[in-house]
Amino acid sequence: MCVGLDTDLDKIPRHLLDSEDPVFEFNRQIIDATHEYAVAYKPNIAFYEALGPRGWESLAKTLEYIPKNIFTIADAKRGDIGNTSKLYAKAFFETMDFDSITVAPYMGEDSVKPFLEFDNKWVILLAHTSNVGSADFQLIIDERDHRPLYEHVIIKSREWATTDQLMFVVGATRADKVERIREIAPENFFLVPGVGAQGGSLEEVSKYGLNSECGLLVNSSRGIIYVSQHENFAKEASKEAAKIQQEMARLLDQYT
Ligand SMILES: O=c1ccn([C@@H]2O[C@H](COP(=O)(O)O)[C@@H](O)[C@H]2O)c(=O)[nH]1
Repeated sequence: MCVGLDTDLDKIPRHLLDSEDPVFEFNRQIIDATHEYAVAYKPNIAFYEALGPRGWESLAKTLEYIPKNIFTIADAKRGDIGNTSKLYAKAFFETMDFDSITVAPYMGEDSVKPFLEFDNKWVILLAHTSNVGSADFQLIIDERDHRPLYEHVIIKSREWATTDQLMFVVGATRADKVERIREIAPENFFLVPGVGAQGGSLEEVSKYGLNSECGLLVNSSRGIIYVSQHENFAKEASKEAAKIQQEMARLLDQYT
């Protein structure tokens, strides 16, 4: 299970606003309360960069605070011409020491490859996303082979990377497509957002997304971190994280 740190000053409990760095204080308490259930944390970079230099500072402190054995994802959805991607990669893999970054594949090979040039770092490529608008481009069918665009993204990008440096984003709201996606990417992990607040089904994605080779990194952000607005918010978040983690353990037993 991955806990999404989409930390929004308008949504965190009011009493934290008195602290010196409310965003970090919120994250600190959430990490303390959930780390025993989490294999990954995913700060969504938008929530930090929107706050300017203070937000970047909160992000850096959060990254430093996450226990070193837990995988970190910069949900930044970057990707640009090669020399620019190279600097995005440097920003998230060197200046900040994230283990992975989400990347948008729209600009193709030279925009993705710079992220793959770092040892022991992962690219998590947007394949079939959880949002409604994903249908606008990702489902366009290529008349030559009748494949939707997102299948091309997966098939082509697998030629650029080994399976231990490439994951795909597959929304939990896309459960009907997971069986097919697993067929074309049998050895890649999937980052699965969209459970909880977006209504995706953990049971359905697990049925087809898990196999004996690899699995799913299921993310929940709002469903865990904003479960309570009270002083004991972290305890409530911990209970929610435990619930999801236990459900995942059950599904892992059932489907592998
Ligand atoms: O397809 C995608 C890709 C990324 N996301 C991000 O994941 C979290 C989901 O948050 P919830 O509160 O659990 O809905 C958020 O940071 C999104 O930007 C996604 O939802 N879908």
